[in-house]
Amino acid sequence: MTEPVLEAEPEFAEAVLGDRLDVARQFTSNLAKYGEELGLIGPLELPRLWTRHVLNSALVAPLLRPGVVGDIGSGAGLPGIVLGIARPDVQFVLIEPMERRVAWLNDQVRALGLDNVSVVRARAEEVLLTEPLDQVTARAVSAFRKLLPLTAPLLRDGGELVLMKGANAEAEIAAAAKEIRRFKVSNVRVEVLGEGLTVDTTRVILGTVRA
Ligand SMILES: C[S@@+](CC[C@H](N)C(=O)[O-])C[C@H]1O[C@@H](n2cnc3c(N)ncnc32)[C@H](O)[C@@H]1O
Repeated sequence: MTEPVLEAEPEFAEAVLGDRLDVARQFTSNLAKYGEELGLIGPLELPRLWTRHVLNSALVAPLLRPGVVGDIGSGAGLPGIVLGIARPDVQFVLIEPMERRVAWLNDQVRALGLDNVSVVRARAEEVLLTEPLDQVTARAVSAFRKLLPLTAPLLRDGGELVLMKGANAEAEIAAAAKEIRRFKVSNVRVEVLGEGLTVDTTRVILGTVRA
């Protein structure tokens, strides 16, 4: 097994994870140990799990507010498990359809003692939640235009999209004009996170959804 580097960007890691840093390192080690065999992560990702995946996911932690946050298509736990670690004051519902990934996520919730995280096996368009979400996150799931019908209906009136994107975020917004109107999303904007860090830069699409 290639050991992940867990020491990069110590100041940012400390600032965003604080006393939860060791839990995040434990999650990264678990992912390095089992992620490839479980088909969660490619072999090339192993050495850069910490910066490219775990700290990259942690970039959005400061954008979350106390309340209920849904993470759509959590896969290996990115960003859902990482955010659950970084923000114990927020409740998280991880929504993932694939059985093997759901089993992994539930194992990690138990192993890391994440009382604030629950996992639901479902496709986002079919999930039944007990309450509407305050915010919704997603990373590497689909283009904004396709992601809107999966995420916006799960939010309460005034709830917020926090969608992690790459360099094409602005173009994805332009391509989603029809869906933005249909789902009554206002104040759509991009926030660039991670500049100046070795953590991959992320563009986050933010927007408020009206019922
Ligand atoms: C490319 S992976 C990304 C996983 C993780 N978010 C990450 O950043 O590594 C996409 C994930 O979205 C899930 N997914 C695909 N369609 C979905 C849907 N309709 N609702 C919820 N999850 C979905 C897949 O099962 C998969 O785990």
